[in-house]
Amino acid sequence: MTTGYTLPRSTLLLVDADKQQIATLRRMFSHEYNIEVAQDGKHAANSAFDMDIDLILCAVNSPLISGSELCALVKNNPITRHIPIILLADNATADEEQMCLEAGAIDYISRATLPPILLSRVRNHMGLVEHQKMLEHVSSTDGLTGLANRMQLDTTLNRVWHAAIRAGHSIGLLMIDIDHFKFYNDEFGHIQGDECLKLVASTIAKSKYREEDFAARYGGEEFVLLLPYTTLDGAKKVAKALLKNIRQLKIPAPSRAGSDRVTVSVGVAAMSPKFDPLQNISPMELINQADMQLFKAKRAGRDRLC
Ligand SMILES: Nc1nc2c(ncn2[C@@H]2O[C@H](COP(=O)(O)OP(=O)(O)OP(=O)(O)O)[C@@H](O)[C@H]2O)c(=O)[nH]1
Repeated sequence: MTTGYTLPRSTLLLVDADKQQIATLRRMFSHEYNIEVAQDGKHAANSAFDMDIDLILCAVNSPLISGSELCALVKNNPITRHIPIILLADNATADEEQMCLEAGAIDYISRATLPPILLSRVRNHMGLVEHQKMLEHVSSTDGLTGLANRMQLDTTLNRVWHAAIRAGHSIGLLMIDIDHFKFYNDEFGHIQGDECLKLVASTIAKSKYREEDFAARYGGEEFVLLLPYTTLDGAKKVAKALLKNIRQLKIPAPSRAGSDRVTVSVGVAAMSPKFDPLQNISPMELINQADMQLFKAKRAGRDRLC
Protein backbone atom coordinates (compact mmCIF):
# COMPACT_ATOMS: atom_id res chain seq x y z
CA MET A 1 0.00 0.00 0.00
CA THR A 2 1.52 3.39 -0.96
CA THR A 3 0.28 6.06 1.42
CA GLY A 4 3.49 8.03 1.98
CA TYR A 5 3.24 7.02 5.62
CA THR A 6 5.93 4.85 7.19
CA LEU A 7 4.85 2.58 10.02
CA PRO A 8 7.05 2.70 13.11
CA ARG A 9 9.25 -0.40 13.57
CA SER A 10 7.19 -3.30 14.89
CA THR A 11 7.78 -4.82 18.31
CA LEU A 12 8.23 -8.53 19.00
CA LEU A 13 7.85 -9.84 22.56
CA LEU A 14 10.02 -12.89 23.26
CA VAL A 15 8.91 -15.08 26.18
CA ASP A 16 11.28 -17.73 27.47
CA ALA A 17 12.85 -18.58 30.85
CA ASP A 18 15.97 -19.85 29.09
CA LYS A 19 18.37 -16.93 28.66
CA GLN A 20 20.32 -18.70 25.94
CA GLN A 21 17.17 -19.26 23.88
CA ILE A 22 16.28 -15.59 24.32
CA ALA A 23 19.76 -14.58 23.14
CA THR A 24 19.42 -16.79 20.04
CA LEU A 25 15.97 -15.41 19.19
CA ARG A 26 17.12 -11.85 19.83
CA ARG A 27 20.02 -12.31 17.40
CA MET A 28 17.61 -13.68 14.84
CA PHE A 29 15.02 -10.90 15.00
CA SER A 30 16.61 -7.73 16.40
CA HIS A 31 17.72 -6.38 13.01
CA GLU A 32 14.07 -6.33 11.86
CA TYR A 33 12.02 -5.60 14.96
CA ASN A 34 12.19 -3.89 18.34
CA ILE A 35 12.60 -6.66 20.90
CA GLU A 36 10.98 -6.88 24.33
CA VAL A 37 11.64 -9.81 26.64
CA ALA A 38 9.62 -11.53 29.38
CA GLN A 39 10.85 -14.52 31.39
CA ASP A 40 7.43 -16.04 31.94
CA GLY A 41 3.83 -15.91 30.74
CA LYS A 42 2.68 -13.75 33.65
CA HIS A 43 5.15 -10.96 32.86
CA ALA A 44 4.39 -11.41 29.17
CA ALA A 45 0.67 -10.77 29.80
CA ASN A 46 1.56 -7.60 31.73
CA SER A 47 3.90 -6.40 28.97
CA ALA A 48 1.23 -7.06 26.34
CA PHE A 49 -1.14 -4.88 28.37
CA ASP A 50 1.31 -2.04 29.14
CA MET A 51 3.39 -1.81 25.97
CA ASP A 52 2.82 -1.53 22.25
CA ILE A 53 3.45 -5.19 21.38
CA ASP A 54 2.75 -6.36 17.81
CA LEU A 55 3.50 -10.08 18.05
CA ILE A 56 4.39 -12.54 20.83
CA LEU A 57 6.78 -15.47 20.37
CA CYS A 58 6.48 -17.63 23.48
CA ALA A 59 7.90 -20.97 24.67
CA VAL A 60 5.01 -23.40 25.22
CA ASN A 61 6.44 -24.44 28.58
CA SER A 62 7.06 -20.99 29.99
CA PRO A 63 6.94 -20.99 33.81
CA LEU A 64 4.06 -19.62 36.00
CA ILE A 65 1.69 -19.44 33.05
CA SER A 66 2.10 -21.85 30.15
CA GLY A 67 1.98 -20.71 26.52
CA SER A 68 -1.61 -21.87 26.06
CA GLU A 69 -2.68 -20.19 29.31
CA LEU A 70 -1.01 -16.99 28.09
CA CYS A 71 -3.12 -17.26 24.91
CA ALA A 72 -6.31 -17.47 26.97
CA LEU A 73 -5.24 -14.50 29.10
CA VAL A 74 -4.27 -12.30 26.17
CA LYS A 75 -7.27 -13.27 24.05
CA ASN A 76 -9.78 -12.64 26.87
CA ASN A 77 -8.56 -9.08 27.43
CA PRO A 78 -10.12 -6.54 25.02
CA ILE A 79 -6.94 -4.40 25.19
CA THR A 80 -4.63 -7.24 24.10
CA ARG A 81 -6.81 -9.68 22.16
CA HIS A 82 -5.61 -8.44 18.77
CA ILE A 83 -1.98 -9.47 19.46
CA PRO A 84 -1.07 -12.72 17.64
CA ILE A 85 0.83 -15.32 19.65
CA ILE A 86 3.20 -17.89 18.15
CA LEU A 87 4.08 -20.78 20.47
CA LEU A 88 7.46 -22.51 20.31
CA ALA A 89 7.38 -26.18 21.39
CA ASP A 90 10.38 -28.12 22.74
CA ASN A 91 8.70 -31.50 22.15
CA ALA A 92 5.99 -30.80 19.63
CA THR A 93 3.03 -33.17 19.64
CA ALA A 94 -0.21 -33.11 17.64
CA ASP A 95 -2.28 -33.00 20.87
CA GLU A 96 -0.38 -30.01 22.23
CA GLU A 97 -0.55 -28.27 18.88
CA GLN A 98 -4.33 -28.69 18.78
CA MET A 99 -4.66 -27.42 22.38
CA CYS A 100 -2.52 -24.34 21.66
CA LEU A 101 -4.35 -23.46 18.44
CA GLU A 102 -7.71 -23.89 20.20
CA ALA A 103 -6.48 -21.57 22.97
CA GLY A 104 -5.98 -18.88 20.32
CA ALA A 105 -2.34 -19.22 19.20
CA ILE A 106 -1.89 -18.06 15.60
CA ASP A 107 0.84 -20.67 15.03
CA TYR A 108 2.64 -23.54 16.77
CA ILE A 109 6.23 -24.17 15.75
CA SER A 110 8.66 -26.86 16.85
CA ARG A 111 11.91 -25.61 18.36
CA ALA A 112 13.63 -28.02 15.95
CA THR A 113 12.44 -25.94 12.99
CA LEU A 114 15.33 -24.52 10.99
CA PRO A 115 16.05 -20.86 11.81
CA PRO A 116 15.32 -19.59 8.25
CA ILE A 117 11.87 -21.26 8.42
CA LEU A 118 11.14 -19.80 11.86
CA LEU A 119 12.25 -16.39 10.56
CA SER A 120 9.95 -16.65 7.54
CA ARG A 121 6.96 -17.72 9.60
CA VAL A 122 7.41 -14.85 12.07
CA ARG A 123 7.88 -12.46 9.13
CA ASN A 124 4.67 -13.67 7.49
CA HIS A 125 2.65 -13.16 10.66
CA MET A 126 4.24 -9.76 11.32
CA GLY A 127 3.51 -8.80 7.71
CA LEU A 128 -0.20 -9.33 8.33
CA VAL A 129 -0.03 -7.28 11.53
CA GLU A 130 1.70 -4.44 9.67
CA HIS A 131 -0.84 -4.54 6.84
CA GLN A 132 -3.65 -4.33 9.40
CA LYS A 133 -1.95 -1.38 11.12
CA MET A 134 -1.57 0.41 7.80
CA LEU A 135 -5.29 -0.09 7.04
CA GLU A 136 -6.16 1.28 10.48
CA HIS A 137 -3.93 4.29 9.89
CA VAL A 138 -5.44 5.02 6.48
CA SER A 139 -9.02 4.69 7.73
CA SER A 140 -8.46 7.02 10.67
CA THR A 141 -6.33 9.74 9.03
CA ASP A 142 -7.19 12.63 6.75
CA GLY A 143 -5.28 12.03 3.52
CA LEU A 144 -4.55 15.69 2.75
CA THR A 145 -3.40 17.06 6.10
CA GLY A 146 -2.28 13.92 7.96
CA LEU A 147 -4.43 14.92 10.94
CA ALA A 148 -6.93 12.50 12.49
CA ASN A 149 -10.16 12.31 10.51
CA ARG A 150 -13.73 12.70 11.74
CA MET A 151 -14.07 8.98 12.56
CA GLN A 152 -11.00 9.01 14.81
CA LEU A 153 -12.20 12.26 16.41
CA ASP A 154 -15.54 10.63 17.29
CA THR A 155 -13.78 7.61 18.85
CA THR A 156 -11.32 9.78 20.79
CA LEU A 157 -13.96 12.25 21.97
CA ASN A 158 -16.07 9.36 23.24
CA ARG A 159 -13.12 7.91 25.16
CA VAL A 160 -12.08 11.30 26.59
CA TRP A 161 -15.72 12.06 27.50
CA HIS A 162 -16.12 8.86 29.54
CA ALA A 163 -12.73 9.31 31.19
CA ALA A 164 -13.78 12.86 32.18
CA ILE A 165 -17.04 11.54 33.70
CA ARG A 166 -15.05 9.06 35.79
CA ALA A 167 -12.41 11.57 36.88
CA GLY A 168 -14.71 14.62 37.20
CA HIS A 169 -12.59 16.66 34.76
CA SER A 170 -13.52 19.36 32.30
CA ILE A 171 -12.94 18.95 28.54
CA GLY A 172 -12.22 21.90 26.25
CA LEU A 173 -12.87 21.92 22.52
CA LEU A 174 -11.97 24.41 19.80
CA MET A 175 -13.85 24.45 16.50
CA ILE A 176 -11.59 26.21 14.00
CA ASP A 177 -12.59 27.45 10.54
CA ILE A 178 -10.45 29.22 7.94
CA ASP A 179 -11.95 32.61 7.06
CA HIS A 180 -13.19 33.26 3.52
CA PHE A 181 -11.63 30.09 2.23
CA LYS A 182 -13.95 30.04 -0.75
CA PHE A 183 -12.40 33.36 -1.87
CA TYR A 184 -8.94 31.80 -1.35
CA ASN A 185 -9.74 28.90 -3.66
CA ASP A 186 -11.40 31.21 -6.18
CA GLU A 187 -8.39 33.53 -6.34
CA PHE A 188 -5.44 31.13 -5.99
CA GLY A 189 -6.90 27.82 -7.17
CA HIS A 190 -7.63 24.52 -5.39
CA ILE A 191 -4.05 23.23 -5.41
CA GLN A 192 -2.80 26.27 -3.52
CA GLY A 193 -5.94 25.97 -1.38
CA ASP A 194 -4.80 22.48 -0.43
CA GLU A 195 -1.33 23.81 0.49
CA CYS A 196 -2.96 26.45 2.69
CA LEU A 197 -5.07 23.75 4.40
CA LYS A 198 -1.93 21.68 5.08
CA LEU A 199 -0.09 24.64 6.59
CA VAL A 200 -3.02 25.62 8.81
CA ALA A 201 -3.46 21.96 9.86
CA SER A 202 0.20 21.59 10.87
CA THR A 203 0.01 24.86 12.81
CA ILE A 204 -3.07 23.60 14.66
CA ALA A 205 -1.21 20.38 15.49
CA LYS A 206 1.76 22.43 16.75
CA SER A 207 -0.55 24.60 18.88
CA LYS A 208 -1.34 21.63 21.16
CA TYR A 209 -0.36 22.41 24.75
CA ARG A 210 -0.24 18.91 26.09
CA GLU A 211 0.55 15.44 24.82
CA GLU A 212 -3.12 14.41 25.23
CA ASP A 213 -4.45 17.32 23.14
CA PHE A 214 -5.86 15.98 19.92
CA ALA A 215 -6.13 17.72 16.53
CA ALA A 216 -8.49 16.55 13.78
CA ARG A 217 -9.83 17.72 10.45
CA TYR A 218 -13.57 17.97 10.97
CA GLY A 219 -14.30 18.40 7.27
CA GLY A 220 -13.55 20.90 4.46
CA GLU A 221 -11.75 23.89 5.99
CA GLU A 222 -12.93 23.12 9.53
CA PHE A 223 -10.73 21.62 12.27
CA VAL A 224 -11.13 20.56 15.89
CA LEU A 225 -8.64 20.78 18.73
CA LEU A 226 -9.79 18.59 21.61
CA LEU A 227 -8.31 19.51 24.99
CA PRO A 228 -8.81 16.89 27.71
CA TYR A 229 -8.49 18.09 31.36
CA THR A 230 -9.05 21.69 30.26
CA THR A 231 -11.40 24.38 31.59
CA LEU A 232 -12.98 27.14 29.53
CA ASP A 233 -10.23 29.57 30.61
CA GLY A 234 -7.52 27.12 29.56
CA ALA A 235 -9.25 26.48 26.23
CA LYS A 236 -9.45 30.25 25.56
CA LYS A 237 -5.71 30.56 26.16
CA VAL A 238 -5.01 27.82 23.62
CA ALA A 239 -7.40 29.50 21.15
CA LYS A 240 -5.65 32.88 21.55
CA ALA A 241 -2.25 31.32 20.95
CA LEU A 242 -3.61 29.52 17.90
CA LEU A 243 -5.05 32.71 16.38
CA LYS A 244 -1.63 34.29 16.82
CA ASN A 245 0.22 31.31 15.35
CA ILE A 246 -1.99 31.37 12.25
CA ARG A 247 -1.53 35.13 11.78
CA GLN A 248 2.23 34.66 12.09
CA LEU A 249 2.18 32.30 9.11
CA LYS A 250 1.51 35.41 7.00
CA ILE A 251 -0.18 33.41 4.24
CA PRO A 252 -1.30 36.08 1.73
CA ALA A 253 -5.11 36.38 1.85
CA PRO A 254 -7.38 36.75 -1.19
CA SER A 255 -8.19 40.36 -2.01
CA ARG A 256 -11.87 40.01 -1.14
CA ALA A 257 -11.06 38.77 2.40
CA GLY A 258 -10.42 42.27 3.76
CA SER A 259 -7.21 41.18 5.52
CA ASP A 260 -3.58 41.00 4.42
CA ARG A 261 -3.16 37.41 5.62
CA VAL A 262 -5.15 34.22 6.08
CA THR A 263 -6.93 34.07 9.44
CA VAL A 264 -9.17 31.62 11.28
CA SER A 265 -12.20 31.96 13.53
CA VAL A 266 -12.46 29.81 16.65
CA GLY A 267 -15.48 28.65 18.64
CA VAL A 268 -14.49 27.66 22.17
CA ALA A 269 -16.47 25.41 24.51
CA ALA A 270 -15.77 23.44 27.67
CA MET A 271 -17.87 21.00 29.68
CA SER A 272 -17.55 18.81 32.76
CA PRO A 273 -19.57 15.80 31.64
CA LYS A 274 -21.56 13.98 34.31
CA PHE A 275 -23.33 10.66 34.25
CA ASP A 276 -27.04 11.51 34.20
CA PRO A 277 -29.36 8.81 32.83
CA LEU A 278 -32.26 11.32 32.69
CA GLN A 279 -30.50 13.93 30.56
CA ASN A 280 -28.18 11.64 28.60
CA ILE A 281 -25.95 14.45 27.29
CA SER A 282 -23.70 13.12 24.54
CA PRO A 283 -20.20 14.28 23.48
CA MET A 284 -21.85 15.84 20.42
CA GLU A 285 -23.16 18.54 22.78
CA LEU A 286 -19.59 19.82 23.24
CA ILE A 287 -19.12 19.99 19.47
CA ASN A 288 -22.49 21.75 19.04
CA GLN A 289 -21.59 24.36 21.65
CA ALA A 290 -18.22 25.07 20.03
CA ASP A 291 -19.95 25.23 16.64
CA MET A 292 -22.43 27.83 17.93
CA GLN A 293 -19.53 29.91 19.27
CA LEU A 294 -17.76 29.60 15.92
CA PHE A 295 -20.86 30.94 14.19
CA LYS A 296 -20.80 33.93 16.58
CA ALA A 297 -17.09 34.54 15.88
CA LYS A 298 -17.81 34.58 12.15
CA ARG A 299 -20.72 36.98 12.58
CA ALA A 300 -18.65 39.27 14.82
CA GLY A 301 -16.10 39.82 12.03
CA ARG A 302 -13.84 36.68 11.89
CA ASP A 303 -10.15 36.38 12.99
CA ARG A 304 -11.26 35.99 16.61
CA LEU A 305 -12.46 33.54 19.22
CA CYS A 306 -15.87 33.39 20.88
N1 LIG B 1 -8.69 23.47 -1.79
C1 LIG B 1 -9.61 22.87 -1.01
N2 LIG B 1 -10.73 23.51 -0.73
C2 LIG B 1 -11.64 22.92 0.07
C3 LIG B 1 -11.43 21.63 0.61
N3 LIG B 1 -12.50 21.30 1.36
C4 LIG B 1 -13.35 22.33 1.31
N4 LIG B 1 -12.85 23.34 0.52
C5 LIG B 1 -13.44 24.63 0.16
O1 LIG B 1 -13.63 25.45 1.29
C6 LIG B 1 -14.60 26.45 0.96
C7 LIG B 1 -15.47 26.73 2.14
O2 LIG B 1 -16.30 27.78 1.81
P1 LIG B 1 -17.44 28.33 2.74
O3 LIG B 1 -18.08 27.20 3.50
O4 LIG B 1 -18.35 29.17 1.89
O5 LIG B 1 -16.73 29.21 3.83
P2 LIG B 1 -15.68 30.40 3.70
O6 LIG B 1 -15.53 30.88 2.30
O7 LIG B 1 -14.42 29.96 4.37
O8 LIG B 1 -16.37 31.54 4.52
P3 LIG B 1 -16.47 31.72 6.09
O9 LIG B 1 -16.32 30.36 6.70
O10 LIG B 1 -17.80 32.30 6.32
O11 LIG B 1 -15.36 32.63 6.48
C8 LIG B 1 -15.36 25.93 -0.25
O12 LIG B 1 -15.03 26.70 -1.38
C9 LIG B 1 -14.82 24.50 -0.44
O13 LIG B 1 -14.74 24.13 -1.80
C10 LIG B 1 -10.21 20.95 0.26
O14 LIG B 1 -9.91 19.82 0.68
N5 LIG B 1 -9.33 21.61 -0.54
